[in-house]
Amino acid sequence: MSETVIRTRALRKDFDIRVRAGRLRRERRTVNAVAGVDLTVERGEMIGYIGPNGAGKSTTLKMLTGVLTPSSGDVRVCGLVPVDQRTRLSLRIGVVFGQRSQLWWDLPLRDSFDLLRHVYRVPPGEHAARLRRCRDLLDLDAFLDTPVRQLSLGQRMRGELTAALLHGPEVLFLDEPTIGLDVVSKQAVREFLSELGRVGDTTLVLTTHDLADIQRLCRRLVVIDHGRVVHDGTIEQLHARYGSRRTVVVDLDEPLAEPPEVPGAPVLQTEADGRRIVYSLESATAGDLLRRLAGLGTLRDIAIVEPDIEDVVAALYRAPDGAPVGG
Ligand SMILES: Nc1ncnc2c1ncn2[C@@H]1O[C@H](COP(=O)(O)OP(=O)(O)OP(=O)(O)O)[C@@H](O)[C@H]1O
Repeated sequence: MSETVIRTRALRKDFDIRVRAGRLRRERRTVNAVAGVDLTVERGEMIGYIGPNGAGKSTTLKMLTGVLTPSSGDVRVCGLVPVDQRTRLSLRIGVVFGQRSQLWWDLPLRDSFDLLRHVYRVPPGEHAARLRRCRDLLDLDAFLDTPVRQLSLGQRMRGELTAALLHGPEVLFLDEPTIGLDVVSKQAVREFLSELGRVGDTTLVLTTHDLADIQRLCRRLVVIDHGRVVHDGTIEQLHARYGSRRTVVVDLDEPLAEPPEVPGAPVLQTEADGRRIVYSLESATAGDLLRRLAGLGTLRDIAIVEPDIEDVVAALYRAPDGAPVGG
């Protein structure tokens, strides 16, 4: 049976700021950073929370974790009101915010983990088992005895993830966990999180600008723009909603006078001096296209290309508030 672990209703955060209005004058202005977000997340879900710069992602996460008080609306995480019950909540959630560290800068990583065991009062057996798992999956052993300030960004991030998980949180909030990481660390972090997803008892809220993270890890994608949710559903639903099409790239040995017409699959472009034709699969299937092209003596190769999530999301960010884009 599903169980709701995060629930927000009409959640808002407004910031009053002062902006220059002329050489000496300053004006007060209100920024609606989060402008009425309704979000329900069930236990074990892994959601990607994405949006362009300044969309309100970090502000939402800060309200969910009790760092910021909402201007209005309701928020509950694990049944608790984050700001009012922040200490109790901290035992049940794990947080990795790129800019902020929970490790002790001058201590070896191993000592930070040990201190966290005391902070969270984790029984030694449980702590050891979780640490063992993180050491194996995140390859920590080579730098466990290195002071945190000497770690590379990728090593530190693997340490931060471990630190966030040692008390066995029910919900993990990750703000840009792979930003700036080298390929190996990025892969280690993604594999680790996807393993966490397979086990299925940790709920994950992930904000990132790297859509490959989302594609690897999250079935559900919540897109926020100007403080409002503009999409909440699977990646496939996003493609369907915005009319993303698969394309078929056809390579020929010799160019044809005219690209063959295929009903339901318009030609998007021809390339390589007419030796490559790119079709868009609208109402036609890949099978229809193959049958139509099979008799061509000059056919060399065919590749089906899935729609690119980057393209849809870029179009979504460019669209005026919540307006449909494309197809
Ligand atoms: N403490 C603050 N005081 C005033 N304005 C703020 C404050 N924090 C955030 N904002 C504003 O609120 C809006 C949302 O910011 P937020 O950091 O939540 O966006 P974001 O989606 O996390 O962006 P990014 O992808 O750049 O991290 C922005 O316009 C930002 O300038």
